[in-house]
Amino acid sequence: MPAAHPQPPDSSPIAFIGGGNMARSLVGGLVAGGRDPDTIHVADPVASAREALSADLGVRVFATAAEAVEGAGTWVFAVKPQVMREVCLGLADAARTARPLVVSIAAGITGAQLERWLGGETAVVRTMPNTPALLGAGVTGLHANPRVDSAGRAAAERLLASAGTTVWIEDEALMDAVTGVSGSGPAYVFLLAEAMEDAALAEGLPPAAARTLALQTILGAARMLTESGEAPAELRRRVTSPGGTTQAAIEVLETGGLRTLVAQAIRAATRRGGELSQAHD
Ligand SMILES: NC(=O)C1=CN([C@@H]2O[C@H](COP(=O)(O)OP(=O)(O)OC[C@H]3O[C@@H](n4cnc5c(N)ncnc54)[C@H](O)[C@@H]3O)[C@@H](O)[C@H]2O)C=CC1
Ligand SMILES: O=C(O)[C@@H]1CCC=N1
Repeated sequence: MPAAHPQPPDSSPIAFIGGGNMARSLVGGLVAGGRDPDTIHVADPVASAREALSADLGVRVFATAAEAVEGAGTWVFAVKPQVMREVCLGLADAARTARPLVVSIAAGITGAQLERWLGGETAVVRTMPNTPALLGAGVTGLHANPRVDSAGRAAAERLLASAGTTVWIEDEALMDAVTGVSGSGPAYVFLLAEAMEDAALAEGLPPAAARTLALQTILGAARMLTESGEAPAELRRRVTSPGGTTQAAIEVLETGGLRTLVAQAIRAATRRGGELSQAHD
């Protein structure tokens, strides 16, 4: 069993490597939660991204990752899987000296890959957040490698909790499935919204009404799912009067194979996670 590294105190700066969409959501959550923006460093090579982060959130921005990680005890890797290897290799010397807590949000990339690229013996928490993090309504799966001590797990959990709910996943092999369910999941709901709106238009509803009816239905149903304490199947049963309109619709969805299609979609996303890991090793 590898030795756990003592993890940095919470007051130590956090460095984000990559200042794109997801990093902005996480940084926004930290600042909204009261973290001093001066203790948040963000590296991004794109000047406009740096300017927006600095102007909107007041964090310290840097053109290079090497500058951003200086003095930071937690390094959050928020770049695309395609560039992760190169970015990590560039920070390996600094990582060997600083022994940071590494948090990754990249799809597919494994803890072992990150540890190897960063020079070995690295405490890594691999996570998978999702875009509702922007509203503090996200959900994140987290997996810690054995080098992460309890303080490191707590620090990673606090970091992601600012974006919403957190769920620890003990078997890293399941992190690609987390990606398939919740990482990519918001897009499935957005597609459902598009389809419902299109169908409403096809039935002759005016555009503004079609959008409001589709979107507020999804919002109301999501609130019932999360606030009622009832199982999804029970909530569905209560809408479905025998021989009524809902039954007619559900029969079409079931006969058309909606459940199989959703399972196949999540399987495809899960498989793609593994492919990303292999393609960018
Ligand atoms: N978009 C999503 O719904 C989710 C994305 N993710 C993961 O988050 C990661 C980032 O995704 P997004 O924020 O959507 O992408 P994005 O493209 O918005 O952000 C990536 C940022 O990294 C910057 N970057 C590129 N090379 C860099 C370097 N050498 N050093 C520092 N920064 C560099 C880019 O300029 C860009 O601003 C990906 O690995 C993705 O798998 C995870 C969960 C959900
Ligand atoms: O599509 C992707 O690869 C990323 C990871 C999860 C959501 N977006």
